[in-house]
Amino acid sequence: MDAIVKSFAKSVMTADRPSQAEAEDAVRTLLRWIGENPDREGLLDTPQRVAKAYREMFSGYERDPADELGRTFEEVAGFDDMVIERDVYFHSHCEHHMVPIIGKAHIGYLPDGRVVGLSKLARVVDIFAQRLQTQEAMTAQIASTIQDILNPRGVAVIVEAEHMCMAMRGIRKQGATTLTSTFTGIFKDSPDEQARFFTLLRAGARA
Ligand SMILES: Nc1nc2c(ncn2[C@@H]2O[C@H](COP(=O)(O)OP(=O)(O)OP(=O)(O)O)[C@@H](O)[C@H]2O)c(=O)[nH]1
Ligand SMILES: [Zn+2]
Repeated sequence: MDAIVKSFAKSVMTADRPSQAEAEDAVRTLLRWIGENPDREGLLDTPQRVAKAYREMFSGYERDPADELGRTFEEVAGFDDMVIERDVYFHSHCEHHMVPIIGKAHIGYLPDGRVVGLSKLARVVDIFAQRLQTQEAMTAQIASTIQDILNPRGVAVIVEAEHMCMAMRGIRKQGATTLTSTFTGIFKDSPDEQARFFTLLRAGARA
């Protein structure tokens, strides 16, 4: 595993991580700051719920994507062609505003002697999605993790997402989607393989 992947691995939960009580206090502060009364009945349990929701939505910091790709299978029945996992839906949060990014990833790889359980590719997407992200970084992290851990002949990742920070606030453009792509190995070097990836993606596309 090279340095770039190590830096994406399980992030360090240091001893100075705030306690849940401190996190709940911070939520109370935000409630007061937006003009709410955190002591009114409907909001009494909200700080605790928000802390719990954050723990779940940002659980990607506590998980190492390398663990998910550790278990591989020898090629099945001589299959060594392209594998594509399409429409892997995810929810993430942008690192600029901490509001949702909603989208889907398409992942392709060309095995080199080993294949990975299909669910593991989706797990890698989720681990990175459950951190604060930019779409570009997330796309690159998914591709380089699969490339470095599984060591296939190449990886292709396309991410298509809507950023709520562009829809709910600011420029307020509903429905604008952002597309990002990254290619490694043979997908980067061979326009034919890259084209075949796009053709297969389209061929399987649902109406
Ligand atoms: N490149 C990139 N930009 C993003 C992503 N998510 C959000 N942004 C953008 O990050 C930028 C932050 O710009 P700033 O000017 O610092 O913040 P802001 O005043 O809130 O910007 P506005 O959204 O334009 O109101 C905005 O243009 C967002 O659209 C992402 O995944 N990738
Ligand atoms: Zn944003």
